[in-house]
Amino acid sequence: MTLNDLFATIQSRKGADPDTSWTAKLLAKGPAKCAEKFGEEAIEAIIEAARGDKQALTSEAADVLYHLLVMLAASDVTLDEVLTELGNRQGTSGLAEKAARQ
Ligand SMILES: N=c1c2ncn([C@@H]3O[C@H](COP(=O)(O)OP(=O)(O)OP(=O)(O)O)[C@@H](O)[C@H]3O)c2ncn1[C@@H]1O[C@H](COP(=O)(O)O)[C@@H](O)[C@H]1O
Repeated sequence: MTLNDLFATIQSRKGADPDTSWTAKLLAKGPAKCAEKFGEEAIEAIIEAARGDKQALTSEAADVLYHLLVMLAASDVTLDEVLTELGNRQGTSGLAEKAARQ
């Protein structure tokens, strides 16, 4: 399973029957609800990281990635666009980027 495969599945759930798909149900609630859900999952991952529970963090991280992709799909941003943005930063030190923004 790649993130691209998962994103394609999520995109395919747009407009699908909310009674048969959790993703379709979430997408039907709109971008703000998807963002809220992503935030909840991120906080759960933060808690597990802080507790040092690797197994729980692994599970929560999977939830975070899934809900990030749902939030992107709900907001009409593609995974490719995010990967392109990351690619543009390749070879650039985070410190240099921070200095350029100041
Ligand atoms: N990776 C996931 C995935 N991760 C988490 N979830 C769902 O996200 C939900 C979030 O968990 P919560 O405990 O917060 O859910 P909840 O408490 O019931 O929800 P709320 O009452 O808080 O709104 C759960 O119901 C999980 O089943 C996922 N649902 C789907 N996928 C992937 O998406 C694909 C398509 O799924 P469907 O659209 O459901 O067919 C699946 O094959 C999977 O690959």
